[in-house]
Amino acid sequence: MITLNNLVLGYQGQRISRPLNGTFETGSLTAIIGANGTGKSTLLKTLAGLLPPVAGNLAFAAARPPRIAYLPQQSELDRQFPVNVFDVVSMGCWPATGLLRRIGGTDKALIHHALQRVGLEDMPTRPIDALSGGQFQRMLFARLLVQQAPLVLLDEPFTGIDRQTCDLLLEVIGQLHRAGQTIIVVLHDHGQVARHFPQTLLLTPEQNRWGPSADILSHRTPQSESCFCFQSFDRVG
Ligand SMILES: Nc1ncnc2c1ncn2[C@@H]1O[C@H](COP(=O)(O)OP(=O)(O)OP(=O)(O)O)[C@@H](O)[C@H]1O
Repeated sequence: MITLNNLVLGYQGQRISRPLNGTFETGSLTAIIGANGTGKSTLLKTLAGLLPPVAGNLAFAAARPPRIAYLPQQSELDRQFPVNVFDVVSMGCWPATGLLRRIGGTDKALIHHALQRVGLEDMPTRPIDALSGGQFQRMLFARLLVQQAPLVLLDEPFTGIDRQTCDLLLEVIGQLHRAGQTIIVVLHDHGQVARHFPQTLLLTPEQNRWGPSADILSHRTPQSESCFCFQSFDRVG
């Protein structure tokens, strides 16, 4: 789906990472882990096309970049916007319907099904500033279900979320994965990564490691670079 070619992350030309090389395969489910400040969110923003690379490039398997669903960290989302749950979830239809087109019956059924899937079927008209943190995140996941984007990027989606909601949203991620979507998630909980994410990319100031989660989490060296899409890196600068 996406290949990173000596991709260096940063802001205004200032590097914050070592060069990254490797491939997120189509249909893969990858966790990005690493200590605070190692560039996990910056990588996601770069993959989403919100930040240009400082050096190197991203190459997409298709001629054009795929439709992308990007969920930033909760703190970056504006909860004061005067819309309700249905409005937000229906935004997931925009790529298909266009911004100014009416939502049709099929779309309404899709939205209703997504709300049911995340347990919000009783509150489509609730204003978003009246949602708890967990309900807000469920709503955003309902929008992901409606959106059906081939590439899904989630930045710490479970921070501050209760266990029950977290388990439900992990199931939704599994559902998106089984539907063939490529999913990349920034996480801090290594137990969650081990249980639910087949692939892991670990960012550290010294080394980037990429491969099956069991190997990366146990600090074993991948035995074959080609099957893990992993390469070693030289220090920048
Ligand atoms: N807008 C910005 N301008 C300049 N530097 C930034 C900006 N945003 C982040 N940085 C810096 O880039 C580096 C990586 O930040 P990033 O948010 O990607 O880290 P992270 O791994 O996601 O951290 P955390 O786990 O704390 O969320 C940090 O040193 C940070 O201070």
